[in-house]
Amino acid sequence: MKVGIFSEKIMNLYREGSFSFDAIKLDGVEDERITEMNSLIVGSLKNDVVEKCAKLEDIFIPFTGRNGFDENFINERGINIHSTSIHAKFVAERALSLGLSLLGRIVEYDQKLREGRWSRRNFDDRTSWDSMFNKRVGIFGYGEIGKCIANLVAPFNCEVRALSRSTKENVINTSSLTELVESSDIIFICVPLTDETRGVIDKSILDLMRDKILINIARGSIVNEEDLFNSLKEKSLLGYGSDVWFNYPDRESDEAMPSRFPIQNERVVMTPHCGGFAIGAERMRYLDTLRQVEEVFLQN
Ligand SMILES: O=C(O)C(=O)CO
Repeated sequence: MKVGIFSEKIMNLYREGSFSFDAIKLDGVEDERITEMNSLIVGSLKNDVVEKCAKLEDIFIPFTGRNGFDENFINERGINIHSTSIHAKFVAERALSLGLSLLGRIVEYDQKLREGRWSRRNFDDRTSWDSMFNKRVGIFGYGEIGKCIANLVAPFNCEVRALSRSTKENVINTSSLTELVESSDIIFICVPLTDETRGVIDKSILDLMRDKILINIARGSIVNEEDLFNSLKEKSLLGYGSDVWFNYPDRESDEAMPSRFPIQNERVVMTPHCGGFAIGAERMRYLDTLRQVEEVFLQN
């Protein structure tokens, strides 16, 4: 089995380890040796590249999301896709911290203090913060991350609801997105981005979120950007916490987001898609991916 690795960091971990399979470092998808590979460790691939790789049997993604691939196209060719969720607890922690910071108005208070304004003097119902305790939590997509969020909010005595393809234990199961949203105070988006989920959080759903908080650690495009923009502008949605984006800057640049997303909105708390990058998490993901390659190699 020939394994192609694009990432220098993963290649270094491969060299440091004692794996049974042979791996080579590829210089990008243009590298002609890619056509000889049976396996690739890669985050995304266009169909024309997959087509070139006639010997490809397995793709290993060093994170969870599979939206960098056309899964139908890949499945039709009998190629297996593997991904890792070993970092789910970190992404869940990021989701919770976005929720806590919106409820607790951390960013707003911090900004006011930096402007020299001690706004605690004016505390009233409008300026005081809300607590996570006893909140009704809705988890849209109850995979590894969703489960971790449910565990993290347990000490807050939250009532947890989930919307998932199958019935889940220890949570209240809901049967539609409408039911989940209507019966929750804070909603966590944890579903993968697919044709089915793209834009599913649209005006009709956001309209049900009056005075509720929405957290997205899955993929930006699960939410309709324009509808979100309007919901925040009309102050319908109480807050949006996001680690994931509609557009991303060029890989190499630190430019601001190429998005009309309301960055200057006090009801928004955001981080630059780093949920899976807690200290040590990247190494964990890469090692788990190499372990998965080894497992497939030993099975063959
Ligand atoms: O694992 C993933 O797909 C992530 O986006 C982590 O944040």
